Amino acid sequence: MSSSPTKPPIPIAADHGGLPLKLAIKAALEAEGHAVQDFGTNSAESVDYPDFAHLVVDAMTAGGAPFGILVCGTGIGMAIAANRHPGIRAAVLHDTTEARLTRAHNNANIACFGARTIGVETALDALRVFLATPYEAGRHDRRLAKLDRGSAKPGA
Ligand SMILES: O=C(CO)[C@H](O)[C@H](O)[C@H](O)COP(=O)(O)O
Repeated sequence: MSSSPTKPPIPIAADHGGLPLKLAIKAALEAEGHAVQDFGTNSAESVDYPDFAHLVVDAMTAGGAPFGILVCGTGIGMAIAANRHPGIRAAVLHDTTEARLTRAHNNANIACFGARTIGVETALDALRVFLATPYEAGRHDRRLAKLDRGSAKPGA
């Protein structure tokens, strides 16, 4: 993994449940040449994951970072919160296959991890694939265009 110094830093955040994995991810990314912008939390004190999901989305919007990273106990709460924002496609990753397919097919732009559900090495492998895999476009464009039609029902 390497990135140009001109690229915007990758915003990352966690709640208290995700803190250990967030610190491991941040250290690995920096060691591999990425700039990382850490939006907390940085203590074991209990906090609320939506606050941190919104910080990362806001940083992506303001700073133009194409990707963000969120970590909580399961990754699920972070993904739910981030996906409330238009244009955000946050995916909980458990392995490299999910990482590759959610980039290629969903053009996912936030990788979410559960510190209580995945090991550090597995998370890092998935993250490397996530950051390196391009979106395939083509037929997937049509499907992504339908994501924000909140009132549409399948078959309607
Ligand atoms: O958002 C979550 C669930 O989808 C995360 O797992 C949180 O980290 C978790 O809910 C925090 O739980 P805690 O008992 O307050 O530590």
